[in-house]
Amino acid sequence: PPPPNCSREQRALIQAILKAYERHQIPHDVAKKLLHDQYSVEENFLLLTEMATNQVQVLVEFTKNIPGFLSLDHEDQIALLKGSAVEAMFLRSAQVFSSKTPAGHTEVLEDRIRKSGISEEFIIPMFNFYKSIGGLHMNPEEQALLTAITILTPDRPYVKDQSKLCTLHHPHEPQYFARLLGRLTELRSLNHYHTEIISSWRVSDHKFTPLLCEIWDVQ
Ligand SMILES: O=C(NC1CCCCC1)[C@H]([C@@H]1CCCCO1)n1c(-c2ccc(Cl)cc2)nc2cc(F)c(Cl)cc21
Repeated sequence: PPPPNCSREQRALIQAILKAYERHQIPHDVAKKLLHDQYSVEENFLLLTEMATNQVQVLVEFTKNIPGFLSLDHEDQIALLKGSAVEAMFLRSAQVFSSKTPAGHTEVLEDRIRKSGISEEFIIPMFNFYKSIGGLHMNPEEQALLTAITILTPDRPYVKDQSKLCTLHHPHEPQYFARLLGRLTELRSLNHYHTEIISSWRVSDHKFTPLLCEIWDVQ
């Protein structure tokens, strides 16, 4: 339930963003696949590019349902999506990683991802981020909100008002919303690594879908 001191339009905004987010969830099958089988680095790279391609399409649908987004200048809409797609992918990966899997599965998942072909130097910052996102124990509204903030410029006035939502779910932590936004700084650093992570993947041939070439600035 949205906090009492939320205005009617803020409540509607939270519900709209949550509904959009839940309608466009990526199925957790990537975690199941990874837990089920040990893949080669080639298969892992293919899995990543397939999942990332799917996620970009899902992200576009989610973004179109964020109230007000479609009334933005079209160039801006593209720029916002292009600028946030990599971060949204890492954020989604962090949320999948920290979603409740049976005990012990997280270790298996972490181990499989560590050996998936990613260069060693990127494993630490990536898992630091995954664990810091997990430590926030975000509920679906907060996950949807953080994804929407990642896509939209975070300093829009109405997004700040949404901090009331976090106050309700984390009453003992007045700084919770600031912590949430702090994760965006960590997310931007992963964005910086992304091109290197992809190009240094231990596969002989890095193949991408046309959509990823567009979004990831590769090939
Ligand atoms: O497919 C992945 N993520 C998708 C992307 C779209 C949204 C849903 C999640 C990747 C692949 C899976 C095969 C092995 C290598 O990691 N992945 C990454 C990751 C993402 C960016 C780069 Cl550049 C490297 C690795 N972190 C993950 C954490 C996880 F818990 C799980 Cl299940 C998968 C994760």
